[in-house]
This record gives sequence, structure tokens and C-alpha cells, in this order.
Amino acid sequence: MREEFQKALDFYYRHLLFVEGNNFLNSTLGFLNSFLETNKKPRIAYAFHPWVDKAKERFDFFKQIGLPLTDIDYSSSEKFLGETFDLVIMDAVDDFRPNYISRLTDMARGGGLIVIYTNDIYKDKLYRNSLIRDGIVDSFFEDRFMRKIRSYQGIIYVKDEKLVNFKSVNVNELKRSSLKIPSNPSIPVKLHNLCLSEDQNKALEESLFILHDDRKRILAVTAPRGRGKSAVIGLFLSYVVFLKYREPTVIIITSPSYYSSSEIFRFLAKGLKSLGIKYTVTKSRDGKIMRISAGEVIVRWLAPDLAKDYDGYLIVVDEAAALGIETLEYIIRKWNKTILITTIHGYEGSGKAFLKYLLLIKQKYLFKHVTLDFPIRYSKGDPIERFIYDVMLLDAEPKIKQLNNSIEEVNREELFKNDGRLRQIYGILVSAHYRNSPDDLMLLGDLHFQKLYSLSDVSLAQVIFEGGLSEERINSILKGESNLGHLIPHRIIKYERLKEFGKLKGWRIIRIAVLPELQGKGLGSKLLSHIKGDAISNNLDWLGSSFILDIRVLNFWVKNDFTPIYLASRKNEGLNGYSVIVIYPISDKAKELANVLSFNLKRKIINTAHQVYFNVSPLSLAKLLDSINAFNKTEDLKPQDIDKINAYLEGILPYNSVADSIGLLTKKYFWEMPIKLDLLEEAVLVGRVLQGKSWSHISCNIEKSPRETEEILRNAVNKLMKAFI
Ligand SMILES: CC(=O)SCCNC(=O)CCNC(=O)[C@H](O)C(C)(C)COP(=O)(O)OP(=O)(O)OC[C@H]1O[C@@H](n2cnc3c(N)ncnc32)[C@H](O)[C@@H]1OP(=O)(O)O
Ligand SMILES: Nc1ncnc2c1ncn2[C@@H]1O[C@H](COP(=O)(O)OP(=O)(O)OP(=O)(O)O)[C@@H](O)[C@H]1O
Repeated sequence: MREEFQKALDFYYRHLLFVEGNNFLNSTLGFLNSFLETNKKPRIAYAFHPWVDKAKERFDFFKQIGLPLTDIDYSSSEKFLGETFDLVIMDAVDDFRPNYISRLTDMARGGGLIVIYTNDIYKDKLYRNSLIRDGIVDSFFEDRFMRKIRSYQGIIYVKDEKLVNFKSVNVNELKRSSLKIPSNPSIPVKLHNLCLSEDQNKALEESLFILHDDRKRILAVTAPRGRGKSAVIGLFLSYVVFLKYREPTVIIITSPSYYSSSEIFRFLAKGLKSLGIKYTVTKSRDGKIMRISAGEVIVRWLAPDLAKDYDGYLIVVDEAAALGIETLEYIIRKWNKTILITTIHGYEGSGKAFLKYLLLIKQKYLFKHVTLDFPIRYSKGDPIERFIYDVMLLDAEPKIKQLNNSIEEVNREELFKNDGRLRQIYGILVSAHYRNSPDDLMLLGDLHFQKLYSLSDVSLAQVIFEGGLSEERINSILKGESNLGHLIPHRIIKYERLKEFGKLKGWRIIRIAVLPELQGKGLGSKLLSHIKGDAISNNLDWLGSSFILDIRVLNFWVKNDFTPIYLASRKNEGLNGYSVIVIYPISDKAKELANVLSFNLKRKIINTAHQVYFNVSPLSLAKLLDSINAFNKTEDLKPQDIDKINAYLEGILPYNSVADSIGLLTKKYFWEMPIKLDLLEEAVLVGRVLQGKSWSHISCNIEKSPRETEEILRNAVNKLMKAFI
């Protein structure tokens, strides 16, 4: 292999070594020694679950290569995303998890080697074990993975100490990037010299668009993983700091998780250094750069909820697609200059839905879209990148097919043997959902008790069985123990303390999606109504779903007669939103319990919106309240309340003086609903009265000025006074 490893160094591509079976440790070590002969001082990462029995011993075994190993705990591997290594070793004895494999493979650079060693990927693996129900699990993901291992160039496959397969890499298919500084650059050449690809040089220049004048401007930077998007925006920010050095200027960087932003800070610092600008860095206790200041300029990282309402000159949103459209829209309305960075064909969906959203932005604002194509860490055409794209279906681009309107239950075993159809079907999820990671592909392949419905292979629903729990399991959930695989019953029993729900049997639709080009044409509803029919003929008690609250998605379920029964009290930080559960009750018992639950949910929203749900968008909360058919008689307004509200309507008293009386009126409206206000009016009542938000916050949510927002409230109050008094 020595020659091959040398060739990889020369042409800047990677190899993957996959070792399984007998004596896997010594087999691996043999290949590592030959790799080390050509790579004398590699930077090495070793990934494992350190807490699992014997994992530490295997780690110690590899110490005999006598070079420093950076040990990475799989569970916190996200922290290393921006790092680059020559050798990445993955212990796949305890776990063989698609998300970890994809993420760690990404960290290896051209000339490098990625190693996955295992006893047997089918046996006793943590993520796979989480998919076992009643002792049963399928293996369609692993089977396909093994077929792909044999078919790609650059993969060394060793089983039971024997080399089973290796195809040498055709270097004619590779292209290495190099920088190309434009002839008359507007950005200092010193910064251009820090780029590694022509694409980065181009992106650096094109980013100037955001600074042109004081008007609202939006810049979107999209590319596949590892094209140096974050890095180039970091360099660009150093130029902004240079320009604004003497003006008090605040620049905010935000992202769903801090780690995706760390490269921005690293390259900002690099850029400042090269420009000779002195700066100070503030780090968190665990070493994260949280702020860089230079002259009068402050660049700091804030979590999305704080960032969106902050005042400043410019905001950079990294991994923007993962924030969800609602938050992005809010940020764009509130901020004058916004840079949105998003990965296309990443581990969280293809970004296609995000690109569709960019088309809408383009129509409304001054907008520029910059893309980067060349990988930074390795040559274009790298065989291992191609393998990962294929085996994890990161770039599955479904086709818009002729509709024959037939709905079919897909056989998963056949699906995983038919690459073309798998790409089409899985591609629907990848292109429609924001968060769809390689782990979801394994779930699709291996979770036995699931159903997959397809409408003409352009709309898809994935359904799993839940409920029918024993008394014992219900009691353990009541005590706070987790219960894998029964999400809806678990939430209802644990948080709503409604034991009886656990006994009922239902199907949870874990995913439903329509190709982005065909959304809004009734296909999703058609598929859903077919599944309802199936659920009824299977004598189930309920059909349900859990998703991150979003007004359009909620609308889809409500239009299809689903009722909201639960809203999480804590935000899911990773998904940047609050989970909501909706159900379509079928049996009488389920209908009775759904009534109890939806009444309680309405009461919880009305009474705790100001604390538990302060960060939820008022439009979504109003839509939730709207969708619940639960009513109650409430306290009548006293003569003084009526007088106070009238004085407000006549402009004699300000809102705050009569907030208590308008509070009574608002609660009365939502509980009794003698008339129907429109959603915007309801949203303003929810935002101002129930959540206690400021006029300006609400105005960003509903795309009106603060003055118009108060006017909407005044009109709504006027209508309610006429209805009640
Ligand atoms: C458990 C889960 O998977 S929940 C997540 C649901 N999936 C997604 O969000 C992925 C992206 N969206 C989609 O794939 C689809 O739009 C679905 C599955 C939500 C709905 O299917 P569609 O065929 O687009 O919806 P259909 O035409 O039957 O119904 C239209 C209603 O759905 C709602 N809707 C939700 N999302 C969309 C969308 N992206 N485009 C159009 N309508 C949408 C609207 O309220 C619409 O009603 P309106 O016309 O009164 O505004
Ligand atoms: N100009 C550069 N000089 C040196 N290293 C670079 C440069 N640009 C990018 N890199 C390195 O390449 C890797 C990928 O860069 P970066 O994180 O900016 O890519 P990205 O496109 O934002 O990827 P992701 O989708 O993973 O966020 C990082 O390790 C980064 O440090």
C-alpha cells in the first residue's frame, strides 16, 4: 500500500480502511504502520465511546504507534468539526453510527487515511440496539453499506486478516484547488492570500455586496460541506472590522450550536493578524471564543434567541437552514444586514427547501447568493467523499415524476436493494426536511416495525407503531424513566400524567414529506387520508405526529382534522423550536382523552404564555389556540374594566394602564370565542397580552411596524368590546 499512500499524498485524496472480523486490532495496526512510512508525522484523531467496557484498552493498544492521538468522544465529536487530521481512527466495536462516521470522515485531509475497525457491524452496536423492538431489528442499511464498501475506489476492505478488496484510485478524475487572486481586488491582497481556493477568493470579493450602502441587504453563502464557507466569512469580517475600526459597531454571529461558528472566529482572528490589527479575545470557561473586539468594533457570538433581538450593524447566521424559516424571517425583518451561511448536501438535509426559501427572499430584498464548489481539505472528486455521499445518500436528488396518484406500501428490503428507487424515495425526505441526518437512513433501513407509504414516489410517509403499553411500563414512565420508541405515549404519560393513554394503540407518523416542487397541491393530504383509512381498518385508537412547531406545518395537520394535545415546555435547542404533538383520535376512548388533553393544553398556553412559551412565535401560539375546540365560561368584566378599556380606545389612557382589563378580555375571548378574530389580531393579543412582548418584538413576528401593531390590537379590542358588552 505504500505506493498508494504516496500517490494519495501527491494527488491530495483520501483512503478508507475498513477492517472487520478476527484479530481486527492487529490487522488495523499492520496497515497503519505502512501508512506511517509515507506520513511520518500525521495528526491523528481517535474516536470512540470512552465509557464502554474495553474501549479504553483498545485506545491504549493504538498508543503503541508512538505518536500523539487526539481522543474524541463520539458523543461530543461536534466540537471537532472544524479540525483537520491526517489519520482518523474510528472504533466501531461498540457503535456503528452513520452520523459519527460521516462527521469523522469529513475531518480527514487529502493524503490521509480514515480507519473504521470492528468485530462485526451487525452485532451489539449502540445505535442499532436503539432500533430493536421486541428483540427484532433489520439490517438493510448495513447490507447496503457492505455492498458499497466493495465497489468504491480507494477503499481497503479487510476481513479476518485478509485483504478482500481494493481498487486503486484513478487520479485523472481528481482536481486540486488553488487560490486565484482577482486582478484588481477590492479586499486587501493579504486576506486573499489566506484563501485556499479560487471559490474562496471569489466569495471574499462578492461578500462586499452586503456593505454597499445603508439599505437592508442579505447575502447567502451556500456550498457542500468543507468548502470553506465559514472560513471565508471569518476573513471577510476581519475586513469589516478594518473598515469600521473607529466607529462603534456590533457584529453578531449566531448558529444553532456554537461549534459551527468556531471557524468564523478562528479566521476572523487570522485575518486581523494579517492586517496588523490588534484585537482582544474573550473566551468561555471551556475555551470557546465568544467575542473578539478591535478598536470600536465588537464581534460576538449569541444563541439565536438572544441574537435575533440584539441591536447591531450586521448578523451572520451559520447553519441558517437549521434555524427554521420562522426564526430566519424574524432575523431578516429585524436586522438591516444579514449573512446566511448554509450547507448543501450536508448531514441535515440537502438544503433544497432552504434554496427554495432564498428565491422568496430574492423577490423581496436586495439579495446576493454566493456558492463555493471546491473542497478545501482534499481534491475535487475525492473517492471517499463520493462514497460517503452515496452510502449516506447525502446528495439524493429526487426527480419530479409523472403522477399516477397511486398509493403503495413500500417493501423496505427491496427498496434498499434498488439504489435508484431508494435515492428517489429517501431523496424526498432529504430535500423536503430541514433535519434529516444519515442516522435517519439507518432508521429507515433497520427499524423493523415501521410502514412506508409512497404516493407516486413523490410524497412519502414513514409510520411507526406506538402504545399498547403494560401497566409496568406505564408506571416506570410515570417515575421518569425513558421509554425508547413510544414518543407520544411517553410525553402524555410523563408530562400530562394521563396514564390511560399508554394503553391505547396508535401509529405515529414520524415523517411526512412532499417533493418541494409539488407541495401545496393536496398530495400530502391525500397520503394522510389513505393512512387514516388504514389506521381505522387496523382498529387503532389514534394516529398522531410530533414535530417542531411551525405555523404552516401545524396548519397542514389541523386542516386534516388533527388536534394539538401537547406542546413541549422546553425548547429543543438542536432543532431550534418547541415540539408539538397532534392526534387524530379514532376510538371513543382516544376521543375522550384527546378532549381532556387539548383542553389542558389550551389552559396551559393561556395561563403560562408569558413564562413557559415566551419565546414561541405569537402567530404559532395563536394558531394553536385556534385549532383547539375547547371552551369555558370565564369571569365577566366589571364596570371599571369596561370604563378603562373604553378610555384606552378613545386614546385617553395608554395600554399599560389598562393591561389588566385587556388581559381579562383577551382570556375571555380565547375561552368563549363568540366571534372570530383574524389570525393576525389573535397573534397580537397573544404576543402583547398573554406573552407580554413589546410592540417592536411582535412587529418583527408579524411584519408590521410597531404603530400598526398597536392599531391591530386596538381594532381587535374594539371588536371584542362590541361582542361581549
Ligand atoms: C412529522 C413530520 O414530518 S411533520 C413535518 C412535515 N413535513 C415538512 O415540513 C416537510 C416540508 N413540507 C412538506 O413536505 C409538505 O408541504 C407537507 C407534508 C407538510 C404538506 O403536504 P402538501 O402536499 O404540501 O400539503 P397539502 O397541499 O395537502 O395541504 C396544504 C396545506 O398544508 C400546509 N403546508 C405546510 N407546509 C406547506 C408547504 N411547504 N407548501 C404548501 N403548503 C404547506 C398549508 O397550510 C396548506 O394549506 P393552505 O393552502 O391553506 O396554506
Ligand atoms: N483559507 C483556508 N486556509 C486554511 N484552512 C482553511 C481555509 N478555509 C477553510 N479551511 C479549513 O477547511 C475546513 C473547512 O472549512 P469551513 O469549516 O470554513 O468549511 P464550511 O464550508 O463552512 O464547512 P461546514 O459545512 O463544515 O461548516 C476547516 O477545517 C477549515 O479550517
